[in-house]
Amino acid sequence: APMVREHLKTPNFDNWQWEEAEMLVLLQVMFTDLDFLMAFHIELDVLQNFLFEVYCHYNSIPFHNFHHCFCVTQMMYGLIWLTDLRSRLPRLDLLIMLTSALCHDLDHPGYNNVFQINAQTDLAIRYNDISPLENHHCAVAFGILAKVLKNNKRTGSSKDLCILATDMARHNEILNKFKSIQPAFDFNNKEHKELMKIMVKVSDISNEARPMAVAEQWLDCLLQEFFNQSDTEKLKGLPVAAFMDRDKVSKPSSQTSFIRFVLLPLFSELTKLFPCLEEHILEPVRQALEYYSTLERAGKDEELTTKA
Ligand SMILES: Nc1nc2c(ncn2[C@@H]2O[C@@H]3COP(=O)(O)O[C@H]3[C@H]2O)c(=O)[nH]1
Ligand SMILES: [Zn+2]
Repeated sequence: APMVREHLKTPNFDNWQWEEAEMLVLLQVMFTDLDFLMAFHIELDVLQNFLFEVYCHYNSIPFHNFHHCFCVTQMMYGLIWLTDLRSRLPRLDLLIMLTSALCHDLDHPGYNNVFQINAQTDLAIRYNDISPLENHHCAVAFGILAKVLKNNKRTGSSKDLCILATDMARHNEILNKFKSIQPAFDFNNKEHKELMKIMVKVSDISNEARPMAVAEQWLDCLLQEFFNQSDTEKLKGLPVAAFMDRDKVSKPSSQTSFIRFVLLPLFSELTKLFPCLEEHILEPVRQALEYYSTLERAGKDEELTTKA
């Protein structure tokens, strides 16, 4: 058990070895190890009710399910230890970051924002096409918090969860803002501190920083959800994004561009602030790029020989 506790603090943790009930216990360990119960006078059964409600509000879909919620929270937890955030930020900020990771995809339906908007779903209508999913995850999160905490606890500064920032449509906006302040980053500056939500974003897309076998299984889940969406779009006559189209993507092609254009720029920026992340998240992602580039080239060679 002490080994698991240490392992839980690193990106090497293998989520596929655990049952859902065990993951709930591990999440409880994360909240208690960071002293949140003591610091904020949270009763253990309140935490347990909260975690169970969160678990119940994730859907059984290929990717955006409770296992993804667990992984993102575990990566956020690992980053807190690796970067020694406890000595840099007040406890409340850490609580908000870990809770945001936990809640960031609540009740995800398995179809992305573009689908919501094009299909004019209830969510798109409710949120006027503005980050419909993230607004929904956030609303469900506050619903659960209100239910679990009843009236005996403040929910904190309520609109402060770092969930809206996980909409990838805002990726460049947030990365650029972080880039512009990163050289003079000051943990005591409120505006700078707010950009720490970038760590929730990093955790959200960090599968490729995990061991290859763990990450590859996640990619299968993601493509299954993508293909499911694009199949539905084809049936409904809606626009289909190339990166979701089973006739156009392969595992290598999907990962090489995602790693080059999304992961490396984001992870290297955060690594400038926390150099120790080089070995823990940047290097594994570089290796994954190498692996998938080799596969991609091999795939192309094969195409050429079969055409010849
Ligand atoms: N191609 C690719 N996309 C990913 C990977 N991990 C996360 N993403 C994308 O990043 C997005 C993050 O927000 P979403 O959860 O909406 O959907 C996710 C996927 O579209 C990955 O390993 N490969
Ligand atoms: Zn997510």
